[in-house]
Amino acid sequence: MPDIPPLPVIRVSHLTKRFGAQVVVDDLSFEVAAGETLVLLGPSGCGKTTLLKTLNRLIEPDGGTIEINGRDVRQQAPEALRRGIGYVIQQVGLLPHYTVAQNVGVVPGLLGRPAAETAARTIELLERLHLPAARFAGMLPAQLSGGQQQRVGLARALAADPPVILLDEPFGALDPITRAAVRRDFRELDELRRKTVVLVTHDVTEAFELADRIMLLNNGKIQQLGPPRDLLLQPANDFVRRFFQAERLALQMRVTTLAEVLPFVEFDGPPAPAGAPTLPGTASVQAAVALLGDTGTGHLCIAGGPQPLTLGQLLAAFGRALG
Ligand SMILES: Nc1ncnc2c1ncn2[C@@H]1O[C@H](COP(=O)(O)OP(=O)(O)OP(=O)(O)O)[C@@H](O)[C@H]1O
Repeated sequence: MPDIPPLPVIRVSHLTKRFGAQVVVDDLSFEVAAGETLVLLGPSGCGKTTLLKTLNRLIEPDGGTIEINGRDVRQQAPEALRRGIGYVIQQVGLLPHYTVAQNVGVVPGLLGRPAAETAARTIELLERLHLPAARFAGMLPAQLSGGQQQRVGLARALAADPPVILLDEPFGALDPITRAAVRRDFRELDELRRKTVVLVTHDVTEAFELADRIMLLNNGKIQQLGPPRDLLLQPANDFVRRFFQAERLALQMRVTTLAEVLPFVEFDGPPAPAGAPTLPGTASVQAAVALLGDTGTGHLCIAGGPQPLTLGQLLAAFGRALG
């Protein structure tokens, strides 16, 4: 039976926003499918945040329509609309005099959810975001590190289990190591896979790591909209090509699978020790390089491959696969 494409949860049509004479969002039309993560990417000032804020009516557009779950957002009161959409921003915006648990419980409280249900959900979310409730639930935001505050911000956005989540540079204020850790926790949250997510970033690696599709914007216009691999390998124009140029090799490693490099591996040298970890052919070259660096095993197997290979053999094969 053919796959039935999921219905769009967000449908944007001819959206336009001007600030004075400047057209910041320029006649954009696109859809986001249920369960999809769409990343809005582009240079500073290209209109990413403005576009995101029109989706929950923090900014009112000058033209066009936005439907969420089939309803025009203008038919809903902004406050009611926002209670049904999770929203995470770089500055986190936790209420300073509320504890962590009270901050996470704000939206479920406004929605009239039973207190016991909210308390249980809060504990569950905090635990899953590596903030043990016994230690963190009673703390105030000022007592937390930036990474911990950002995790509370994510828990707060997820607390009422909204089907749509908007995130504006959610990891932007963090140092690179904390940023990678919070991003990993974010990626591994099961329930986010079921949600429709729109995320703003100007970090290319982040976009490739998280996106099902990337919308690359410039001057309020879509330059290309598609899976990360397509933007890298089939750029629609020179802007798209140039945008990824500086990080091309690292991005190629992310979009190239082990199955694609396997035919180019030259298995030679001494026999490999037993017990090397195995990765599926669908894993990326980048994942394999990270694993070889992490474990220090020196070798790994590609499922279906004849024998384990080294980092050197993998990189040489990757080079040959790129031609
Ligand atoms: N309230 C406002 N009044 C006037 N101009 C604005 C306003 N908000 C945004 N702009 C302008 O609109 C343009 C797009 O801003 P926006 O914040 O959407 O960009 P962005 O792509 O998110 O940028 P960044 O990555 O730097 O956050 C910028 O030129 C900005 O100066």
